Amino acid sequence: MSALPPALVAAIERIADVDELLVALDFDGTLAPTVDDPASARSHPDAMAAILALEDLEKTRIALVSGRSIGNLASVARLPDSTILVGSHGAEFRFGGAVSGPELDGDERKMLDRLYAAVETVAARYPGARTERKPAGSGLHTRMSSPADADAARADALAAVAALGPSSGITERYGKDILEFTVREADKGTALDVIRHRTAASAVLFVGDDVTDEDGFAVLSGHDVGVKVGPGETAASHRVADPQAVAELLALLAGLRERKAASPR
Ligand SMILES: O=P(O)(O)OC[C@H]1O[C@H](O[C@H]2O[C@H](CO)[C@@H](O)[C@H](O)[C@H]2O)[C@H](O)[C@@H](O)[C@@H]1O
Repeated sequence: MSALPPALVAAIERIADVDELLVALDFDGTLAPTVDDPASARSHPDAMAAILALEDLEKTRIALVSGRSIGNLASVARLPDSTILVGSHGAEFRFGGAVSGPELDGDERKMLDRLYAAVETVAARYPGARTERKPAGSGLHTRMSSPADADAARADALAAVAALGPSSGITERYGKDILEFTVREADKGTALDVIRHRTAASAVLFVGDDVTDEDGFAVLSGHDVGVKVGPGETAASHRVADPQAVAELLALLAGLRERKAASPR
């Protein structure tokens, strides 16, 4: 029996029938179960199989929309060049294998170097804290820190970044056990608009688990379907429990879309 809510199954049946479909998926916590080491995250095998089946279909495009850099995302997601990748929350894109963004100017590059140094200096002070360099920013991971150390590391990092000056242009965003800083602001909502336009999608299915995915849910409308993974407030119309349920949802969609391709009206 399906673990998917009946209203979601009905929404998937409807969206499977649109002409040009864009399936936009967050990676960590959505396709890939959360793990302590970001480099070892992998898509649920059933989700991977469904994505590859969808990739084979005409009028169906798959996009991963992630906070990871494109290079990092490509190495963990291991999908074909035909898969659209959005990295750094929308500061980078990969279409047809060609990567664009973030194309920083000289001042931004200098500030990025200062940002890397500031966040890495802070991380070195706290057990379990680690950093992730991105093309336009730096992430402070605290999953492996005690709650007290995580709180202190975040406060310390916010102060260190504030000390880079009010005109640094740096903004921050929170995710699951990560505080990120960037010299080039981007968000998944703007990114979804870009790929919707680029693929001439009739409708978008967007699935995500984190607060950063709410920007994506906020731009959905019309025949689009938004699915939140796990607990927490959301603007999405549907919810599933975990990446296992996401895999089931994608398998359902792939089967319906294959049937539509085999017997077009
Ligand atoms: O937008 P996403 O694809 O969900 O990326 C968000 C962040 O994901 C990664 O960190 C998160 O997942 C790790 C692996 O499960 C976990 O260890 C970490 O605690 C999470 O924050 C990635 O490393 C970040 O760069 C992304 O921004």
